Amino acid sequence: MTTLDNLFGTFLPELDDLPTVLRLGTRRSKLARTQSQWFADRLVTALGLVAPGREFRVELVEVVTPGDLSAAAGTPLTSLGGTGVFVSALRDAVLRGDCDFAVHSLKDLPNAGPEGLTLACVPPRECPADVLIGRDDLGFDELPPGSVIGTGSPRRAAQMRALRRDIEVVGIRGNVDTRIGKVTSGEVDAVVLALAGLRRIGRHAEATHVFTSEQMLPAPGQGALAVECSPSSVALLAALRLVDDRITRACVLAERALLARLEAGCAAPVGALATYEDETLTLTAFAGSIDGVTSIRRSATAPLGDPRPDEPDATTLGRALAGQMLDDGAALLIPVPDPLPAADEVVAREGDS
Ligand SMILES: NCc1[nH]cc(CCC(=O)O)c1CC(=O)O
Repeated sequence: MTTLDNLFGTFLPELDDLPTVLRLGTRRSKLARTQSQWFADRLVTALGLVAPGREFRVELVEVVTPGDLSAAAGTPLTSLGGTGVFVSALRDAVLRGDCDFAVHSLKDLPNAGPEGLTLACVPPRECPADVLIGRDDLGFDELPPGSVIGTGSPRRAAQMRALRRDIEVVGIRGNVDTRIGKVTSGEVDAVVLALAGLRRIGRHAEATHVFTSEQMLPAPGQGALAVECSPSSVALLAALRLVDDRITRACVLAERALLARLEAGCAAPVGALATYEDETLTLTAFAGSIDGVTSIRRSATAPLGDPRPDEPDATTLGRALAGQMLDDGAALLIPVPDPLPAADEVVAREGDS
């Protein structure tokens, strides 16, 4: 893990050209604002260590996306093309120069980035686990047979059904608060969410079960953030690089490389998690049918002594594991039609695949 203390005394001449006020584009949601502010604070701290004489500030610039507007109007997200709408509005704001950089939830980023933007920084990852929030403090194993669990994610549905065939999964959408509200209101018995998101908005204490990585593999990149800016902003790139965590970067590169290759070969929901220990990168992945009947889970490792930002070995590991899974039958995992009957409205993946 990168500790900011290591930066003390680092001399970066590129920073001479960095403007004192940096504009960070963010969506308006509580989660987006909190994670943008978290990153802004970390960046200012890092800059304070390497350029103590100057007082940098990060200003949050709110970007209203078509996705936010339609969510308020109740339009289903599916009709807008999924989470991509949130991401592209932010990206456009950076490309137009309305802001200097943007912070995204890495798991919501489509695999291919647009021309004119670069993945400048992957800060240290939050816990990537998924959690359950159950009614009456009930954990996943304590929910009675027939319990109804809400999630918009085929990945979460497939893995929960693989664990328990006696529960029902229904599609829900909305922001984190809305989804938790469906448990409080009794519409569903439980919902599943990313622990990282709950932590960021300070509601993690409401979790009644934390899924282990044996029970449920997260979405590739879950818990990590991605910071994008123009590759021509040399001073900004140097600044953002201060907060980059090379181990998180290597892990998410492996997970995303796997996803890219699997998505091309099979339409099944995918979970993946890479961890780094003893100079070894370990990648574990799941692909399964949404009814939980068929699934495939594989693991592979690669030595990775000194993961550098664009470490090709991580990508190679992800591609190789995906190839092995396709050879072992993942290509045959085709989702059943109309997998998640909606509790209240049209099912949307909301990006938490
Ligand atoms: N798709 C929505 C989304 N995008 C990022 C997070 C928070 C977790 C993260 O940063 O990975 C969430 C909420 C969720 O999945 O519960």
